[in-house]
Amino acid sequence: MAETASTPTPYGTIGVIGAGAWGTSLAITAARAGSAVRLWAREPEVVEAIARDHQNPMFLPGVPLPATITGTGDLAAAADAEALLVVPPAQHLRATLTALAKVARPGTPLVVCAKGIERGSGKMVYEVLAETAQACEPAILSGPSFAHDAAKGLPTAVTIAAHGAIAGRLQASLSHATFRPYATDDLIGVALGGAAKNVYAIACGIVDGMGLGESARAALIARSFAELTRLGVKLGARAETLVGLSGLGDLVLTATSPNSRNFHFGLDVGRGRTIASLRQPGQPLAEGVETAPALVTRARAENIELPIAETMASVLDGTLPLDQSIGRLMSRPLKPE
Ligand SMILES: NC(=O)C1=CN([C@@H]2O[C@H](COP(=O)(O)OP(=O)(O)OC[C@H]3O[C@@H](n4cnc5c(N)ncnc54)[C@H](O)[C@@H]3O)[C@@H](O)[C@H]2O)C=CC1
Ligand SMILES: O=C(CO)COP(=O)(O)O
Repeated sequence: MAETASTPTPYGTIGVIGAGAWGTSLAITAARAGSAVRLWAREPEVVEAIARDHQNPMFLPGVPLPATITGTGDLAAAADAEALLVVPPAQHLRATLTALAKVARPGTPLVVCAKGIERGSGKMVYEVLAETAQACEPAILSGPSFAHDAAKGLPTAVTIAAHGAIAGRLQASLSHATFRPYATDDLIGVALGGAAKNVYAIACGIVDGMGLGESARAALIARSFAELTRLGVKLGARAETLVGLSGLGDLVLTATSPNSRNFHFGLDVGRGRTIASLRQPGQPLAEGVETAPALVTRARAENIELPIAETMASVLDGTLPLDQSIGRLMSRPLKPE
């Protein structure tokens, strides 16, 4: 099919790197959109289950996988595709991209779908991409999207950030009747929104768990969005991205839903569970736990004050008792909105 301005050509084969809940759901999405999909899993039992039963019971139980998805444990085989969706936990992104860069063809779009900031360095996913995979094309997919919702075919909209014609081709490769990607070239805004909302979702879960009320939660969401916007503007994100799906949209979803693992983590903390018990191996992934200190590191480097994120980082590392955290936020000097 000839490519025109109105009908970008979809990528015919998509590799999905990481077969957790979101990687599997995105593989289903790409298959429904018409692509042949190679889904790479770290876990041999996941590769076996995909080959034997067309299922991923370990990470996305109860959802049949289309026959056009092939599971593989061979990274080079999965990377032999026209575009790659990269879906590890954010703290494993650098290692995953470093391995991928050795086997991906130069010029291949690498679409990071992880939501987080690198702990220690405070680097955002577009910076990790630039440092590890210079020969590939950077892209980011983010937005309000629970893996189970998209896999079940419930209406879902996300933002894809990429340069030039790539964003449109990725849109065409993933869109179908119930999955609607919007395009932008603002990688900074999309990366920041997806990462920061996890930190603020934990805070909102804590407020719910402590029984502080819906008014408090709404105030926290609004002030969290003010923080996200402050840092975003300093980093060079565009305002319309921050109020869009990958910013405000994902903040609203994640900071209000017990189906969010980050919100649920906060809910459990607010109800009195210890952070150590919630971080045992086998517990659900809550990206905001690692991203909270990383967000603070980055904001300090940019000379931006993020009181809610700083409070969360201190609660999560155990240096601020939970019962003092709300008082610390409420007793800050009064100031204009
Ligand atoms: N689950 C969801 O609804 C959504 C998740 N995301 C994001 O997608 C990313 C992946 O999350 P999920 O698929 O939910 O994860 P998951 O909790 O379902 O699965 C864990 C994933 O981590 C991988 N993993 C474990 N140890 C690893 C290591 N040492 N190196 C590399 N990978 C390792 C596993 O192979 C598996 O793919 C996260 O950044 C998350 O924020 C984004 C949107 C929706
Ligand atoms: O990113 C998500 C929804 O957009 C998933 O949120 P959790 O990781 O908190 O479950």
